[in-house]
Amino acid sequence: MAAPKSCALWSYCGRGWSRAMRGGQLLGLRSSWSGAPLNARLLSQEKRATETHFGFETVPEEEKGGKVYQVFESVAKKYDVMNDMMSLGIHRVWKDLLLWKMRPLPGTQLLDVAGGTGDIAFRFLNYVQSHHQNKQKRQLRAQQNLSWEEIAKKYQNEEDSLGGSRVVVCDINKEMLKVGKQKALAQGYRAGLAWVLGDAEELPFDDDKFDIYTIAFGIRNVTHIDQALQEAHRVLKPGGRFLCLEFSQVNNPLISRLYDLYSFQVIPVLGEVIAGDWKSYQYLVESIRRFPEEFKEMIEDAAFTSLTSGIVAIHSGLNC
Ligand SMILES: COc1cc(O)cc(C/C=C(\C)CC/C=C(\C)CC/C=C(\C)CC/C=C(\C)CC/C=C(\C)CC/C=C(\C)CC/C=C(\C)CC/C=C(\C)CC/C=C(\C)CCC=C(C)C)c1O
Ligand SMILES: C[S@@+](CC[C@H](N)C(=O)[O-])C[C@H]1O[C@@H](n2cnc3c(N)ncnc32)[C@H](O)[C@@H]1O
Repeated sequence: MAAPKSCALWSYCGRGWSRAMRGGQLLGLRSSWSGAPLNARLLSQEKRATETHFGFETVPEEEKGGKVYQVFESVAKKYDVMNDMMSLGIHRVWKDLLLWKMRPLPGTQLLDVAGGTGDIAFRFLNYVQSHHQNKQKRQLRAQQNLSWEEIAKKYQNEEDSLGGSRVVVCDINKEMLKVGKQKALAQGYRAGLAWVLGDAEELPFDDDKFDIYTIAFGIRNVTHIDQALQEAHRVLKPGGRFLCLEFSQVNNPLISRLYDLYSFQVIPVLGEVIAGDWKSYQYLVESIRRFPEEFKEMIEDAAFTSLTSGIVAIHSGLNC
């Protein structure tokens, strides 16, 4: 894997780039924060350094990936219906907003990591197709002397209908990808779309391949977020963009109470009733609570846009 490229906007990875963050060295320095004897502090920190969280549970780092895999393997078939039920369709608006913020140009090569059942990819294809068609219509109006055959040919070429844009959906979970592919077939998405099984922490792509990297509601589930950010940086072309849609913190105390009530009292019940899976939906709400503070810190140098009263946020960065 290539060494991280240096860039001011990616400097938040100054801590993230360093694998030492998870090892003893850097934590050794941090041990000066507590009053315990140095050796004991180093030992307990070494131990903590190999542990992580899975929702509210503390688990060895090497176990988190497997547990996350089981969650999405279990919910895959009911994933889309659950999202509509739990959010009353609001997740669709959040995903549309990600596309608005992205505003892909003709020919954009998008990598959607943790892309699951394809919601971001399908929105991308709709967006580039409708923009390309509008452009073609304008061109056709300008070249009114084209024959009907020439006009029909322009509309028939499917690859061309995207203006050279392309999206790769990459996800670690076979079952999520399977549901995504079935949806793509049923909804008629074929051209400009590829499905790749892969880990955000070790992407199966060459350096400098993509114009845009997206990750929607995915980063929270990744064990080594710093490693995933490093990989995003590696596969993005210079000048490429990183966009992350994820749950955030709710600061308003009243909304926060309602939010907690809904999250902990309603979501797992919906999970049990609709998907027959209380635990996976308990993990969802717990992982939201465990996530935001750390991530905000990790991307403190990147641009930050908050949406919907802080329930979700779009984090963006530029690769240079
Ligand atoms: C296993 O892992 C996962 C599984 C998945 O299926 C999905 C994900 C990743 C997530 C997504 C792709 C996004 C879609 C999923 C969600 C939004 C679910 C997560 C839910 C929360 C974080 C809770 C808060 C959700 C929202 C604010 C979204 C909007 C939802 C509503 C407005 C529904 C409210 C429902 C009612 C008013 C009717 C029924 C409610 C009751 C009987 C309970 C009592 C009602 C309340 C306590 C009021 C609820 C108030 C709020 C939620 C606060 C709203 C405040 C504002 C909108 C400002 C994955 O990782
Ligand atoms: C909540 S879903 C989000 C799916 C989709 N992006 C959306 O917005 O609906 C989270 C996805 O992250 C995937 N995932 C979890 N860990 C991953 C990893 N290390 N690498 C790639 N994908 C991962 C899961 O398999 C799952 O499909």
